[in-house]
Amino acid sequence: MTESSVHPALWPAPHASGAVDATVTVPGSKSVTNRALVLASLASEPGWLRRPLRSRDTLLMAEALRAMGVGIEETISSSSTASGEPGITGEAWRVIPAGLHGPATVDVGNAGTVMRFLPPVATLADGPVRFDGDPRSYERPLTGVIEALRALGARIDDDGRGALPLTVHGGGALDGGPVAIDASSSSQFVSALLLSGPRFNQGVEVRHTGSTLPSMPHIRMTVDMLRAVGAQVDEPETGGEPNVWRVSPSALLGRDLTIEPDLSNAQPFLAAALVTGGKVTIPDWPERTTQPGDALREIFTAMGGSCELTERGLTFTGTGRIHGIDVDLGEVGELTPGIAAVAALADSPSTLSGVAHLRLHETDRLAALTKEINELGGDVTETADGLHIRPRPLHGGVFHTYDDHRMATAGAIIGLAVEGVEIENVGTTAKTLPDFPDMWTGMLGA
Ligand SMILES: O=C(O)C1=C[C@@H](OP(=O)(O)O)[C@@H](O)[C@H](O)C1
Ligand SMILES: C=C(OP(=O)(O)O)C(=O)O
Repeated sequence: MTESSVHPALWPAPHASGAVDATVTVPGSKSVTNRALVLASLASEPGWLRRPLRSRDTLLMAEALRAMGVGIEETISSSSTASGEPGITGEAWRVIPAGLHGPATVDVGNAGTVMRFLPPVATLADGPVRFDGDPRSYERPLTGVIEALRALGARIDDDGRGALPLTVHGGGALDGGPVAIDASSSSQFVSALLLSGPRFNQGVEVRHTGSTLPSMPHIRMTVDMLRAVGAQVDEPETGGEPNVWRVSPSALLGRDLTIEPDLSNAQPFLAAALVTGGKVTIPDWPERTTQPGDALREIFTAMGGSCELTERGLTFTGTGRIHGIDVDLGEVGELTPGIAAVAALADSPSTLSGVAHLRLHETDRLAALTKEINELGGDVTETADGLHIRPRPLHGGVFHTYDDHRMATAGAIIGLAVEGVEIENVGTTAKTLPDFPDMWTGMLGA
C-alpha cells in the first residue's frame, strides 16, 4: 500500500437521495478481452473481438502485442458473426497474427494479465522483449511464470528477485513440456502458461504444487477460451489429474468473439441497488459464464437483495436492509473490495476469508480497505486471510485509492450512504472502467 505523493483531485462521491432505479450498460470484460487478444494473436488466421473493453489494461495488452508485430485494427463494425447470427454493431478489433518479433518493449502498467500472460508469448518472438511497468508491478508476484519458462527452455534476464523489470530473450520457439509451479499467489501463473501452451513445441503440462489456488473461475475461463479456439486441454474438472492442466501443441483458430460485459465492474452498480433499496438492471448478463462476478447473484442476495435474470438482463433489487455475510472469497477475490464496502453498511458483522493473496494485488487490498473504512469511523480488522467487518455509523472524509480501481469503486459505494465521502484519484478506475464517474452519476440521474 504505497500512497502517491501527488494528490490528484478529490472526487465528491455522490450521495444517493433515494432508491436508484436504473439500467446500466457495462463495457466488456477485462479478463475475457485480454485472453482473447492473446489467443487471437497466437492464431493462424485473423480474428475479431466485438465489444472489447477499451481501458488501460486492455490498451496496454493491445499495444504490447502490436510491439511484437501483431496487427490490431480498431474499427466500428456492423458485420455478422461467424456463426451467422444477426449483425452486431459496435466497436470491434480485428486481430491479424504475424510472426512475433523482438526487439520490442512492453509496458505492463499494473495489469496482472499483461505482466503474466505476455512473457510466455515473448518466448516465441525472434528477439529480446523487455518488460517494465508501474512501480507496483515490481512488487507483484511473477516468479511462477519466470521459473516455469526457464524450466521449459526460455532465457530470461531479471534482477534476481523473480519480478519485473525483465527481458525475455525470445528464440522463435519454446520446447515446452511438463513443469511444476506454486500458483498460490496468483491463478494468472497457470493461465499464462496455458494460453501460450498450444504454440510450444511439446505443448505444456502445468502442475500446481501449492496448498491453495485462488480464482478458479479465471482458470476455467482460460480453459474454455482455449477450447473455443481449437486447443485440446485436459484439466482436473473434466476428469483429469487434480491440480494438473495439459495443453497439446496445435494451431489455433481465428474467432469472431463478442465479449461479455465485465461482471466484476457491474458490482458497484448492483451494490447501489442493495445500498439504496433500489433496482438496477445490467443488460446482456450472460446465462452461462466463467466470470467470477456471476457469484454476485448469490452473494448480494444473501446480503439482502433479490435478483432476476431475464432477456432484459440481470435485475437486482434491494430492500434497503443489508445483512452481514460470512463468506470465503478465494474463488472470486476481485469482488472483495466491493463486498467489504457493502458489509461496512450492513446491520450485522461480516467475515470475508480466503483472500490472503489480495495483499499482492493492485495494492495491499486488505490493509487499504481496513485503513480507509476505519478512517471514516468503521471497525475493520485484518485476519490472516481476509477481513472482519463490524458495521458502525460512518462519517465523511477522504477515501484513498492507492492507484487501485476497485478501491475507488468501493469508496463510491460507501459514498451513496454516507455524506461527504471524497474519493482521491477516481481516475484510477481507468484501469478497467474509464467511464466510471459518468456512469455513476448517470445511474443516480444526476
Ligand atoms: O486471470 C484473470 O483475468 C484474473 C485472475 C485473478 O487474479 P489472481 O488469481 O491473481 O487473484 C483476478 O483477481 C484478476 O483480476 C483477473
Ligand atoms: C486483481 C485485479 O487485476 P489484475 O488483472 O491486475 O491482477 C483486479 O482487477 O481486481
